[in-house]
Amino acid sequence: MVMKVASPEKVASITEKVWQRVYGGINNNGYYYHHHRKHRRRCSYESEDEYEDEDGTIQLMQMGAERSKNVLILMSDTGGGHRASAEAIREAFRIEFGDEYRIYVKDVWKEYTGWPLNDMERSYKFMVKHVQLWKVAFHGTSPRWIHSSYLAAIASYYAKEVEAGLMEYKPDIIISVHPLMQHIPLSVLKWKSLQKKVVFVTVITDLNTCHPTWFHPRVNRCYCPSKEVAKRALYDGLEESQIQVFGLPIRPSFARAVLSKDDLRKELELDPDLPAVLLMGGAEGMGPVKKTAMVLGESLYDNDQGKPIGQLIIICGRNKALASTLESLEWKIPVKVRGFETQMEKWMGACDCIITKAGPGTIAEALIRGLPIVLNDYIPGQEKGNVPYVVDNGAGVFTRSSKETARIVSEWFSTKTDELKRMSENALKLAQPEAVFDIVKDIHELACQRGPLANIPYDSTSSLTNVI
Ligand SMILES: CCCCCCCC/C=C\CCCCCCCC(=O)OC[C@H](CO)OC(=O)CCCCCCCCCCCCCCC
Ligand SMILES: O=c1ccn([C@@H]2O[C@H](COP(=O)(O)OP(=O)(O)O[C@H]3O[C@H](CO)[C@H](O)[C@H](O)[C@H]3O)[C@@H](O)[C@H]2O)c(=O)[nH]1
Repeated sequence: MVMKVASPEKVASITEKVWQRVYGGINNNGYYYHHHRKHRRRCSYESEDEYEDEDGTIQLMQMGAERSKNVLILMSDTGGGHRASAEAIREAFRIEFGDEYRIYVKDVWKEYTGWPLNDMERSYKFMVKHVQLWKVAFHGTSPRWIHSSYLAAIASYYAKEVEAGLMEYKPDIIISVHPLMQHIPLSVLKWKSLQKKVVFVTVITDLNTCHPTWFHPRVNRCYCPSKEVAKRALYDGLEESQIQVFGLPIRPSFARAVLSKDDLRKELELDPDLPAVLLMGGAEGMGPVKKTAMVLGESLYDNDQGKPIGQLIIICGRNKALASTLESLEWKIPVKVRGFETQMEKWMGACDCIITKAGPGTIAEALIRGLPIVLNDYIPGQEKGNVPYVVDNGAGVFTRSSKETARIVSEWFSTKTDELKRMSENALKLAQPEAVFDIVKDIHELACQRGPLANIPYDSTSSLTNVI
């Protein structure tokens, strides 16, 4: 589409009018662009919305209809899984729809509100370190009347702050990838009479035993990563029409990775021939990583032959203390200790199996790479159900014993290579690399159904305090 060039004065006034139409006269970003259509999935309504003016009618209409839609993804760094899924969705939108959508990944609680919402990362870290405390908090807050009333109270206390946080991004679509980010934003949208205009969807990032706060009856869509989660959603009162099961959204680089294991090993400076095991504990490097590494360091060394039978890669995530402790140790086998890695698909692609706590993101990524999994820990509550998900589907085993873990991996690398291969095949059968694309395409459909330019009244004068 080529736009006719008018005189600068004319362009300014035209732009102003379009923005007036879209956003009640406010162009926050001074956004005005010349769109080159590379991605062909724009909503079919775009040529139906005519804007009359004495000159350049068609040009105006196209410019208005093709303005980027704003997508606000709500997440929190309570663990790494929510951010990883948010980034995956952002990337899939970019690949599928180019600049049709502008994506903001935000922790609105942290940026705009106060305690306890702005401190969830620290609270979560503290609670999962003291697992009994997390167990009580998780199960104690499961009944709907408990979490709903508490979240409703927080919603009214922080109404203005949340409103400001949401409205800053003028969202056409809000995507929550966090269990505690349904109730408060949906209350704010209701108070602002925006519920029919803004598409609100939840993308659940737990594979099985997720917390009921994920399920809110007023969402337009609830994307469940598995049938088990969909069943819970139905049980908790969502309609079938609200539920879609595509899988857990994983960064597109996992689905699209093309490098061979040999090339990856070269690039990552690993031994080209020795079987490799990846050891990790989520983005925070949680679980029995150090103990397991030390036992593996012994068991992957063949004392009779005086040589290693495998190599070990340890990804410590943000746990710097763990990384420096492991780096200071002496090893009999080739060991690579890494901190937070941004290209997990490469490390997984270079290995033959993985040892990890039962984090859903790590599990889903390992399945895509066909890595048999040793689960060596899980967080009570949301991660408990991930164990049967992996084990019952024949994609891995569960043991909390570091000795047992080391024995299993040593056997996989020596006498039980057939078992390793079978589990790898089962892992690939469970993998859902396309889930993230299915999710963004479905959200796009929902947005299209809302019709052309929702005319969302994001004006600076209306305020929640006038509405409540
Ligand atoms: C007193 C009843 C409170 C129930 C209200 C629940 C909503 C709480 C909202 C804000 C509290 C902030 C606390 C931060 C926890 C961060 C949790 C998180 O993000 O986890 C992510 C994880 C996943 O990554 O969240 C979940 O899987 C489910 C979230 C469960 C919510 C637990 C809330 C704990 C509240 C502690 C109060 C103690 C209650 C004692 C029992 C009667
Ligand atoms: O160096 C690293 C280490 C980890 N990761 C990534 O971080 C994510 C970790 O996510 P997990 O879901 O495996 O585990 P977390 O503990 O970090 O995730 C938290 O969020 C999850 C929601 O998705 C679950 O609720 C989980 O229980 C909770 O602890 C994965 O994508 C992993 O590839 C990196 O990118 N680089």
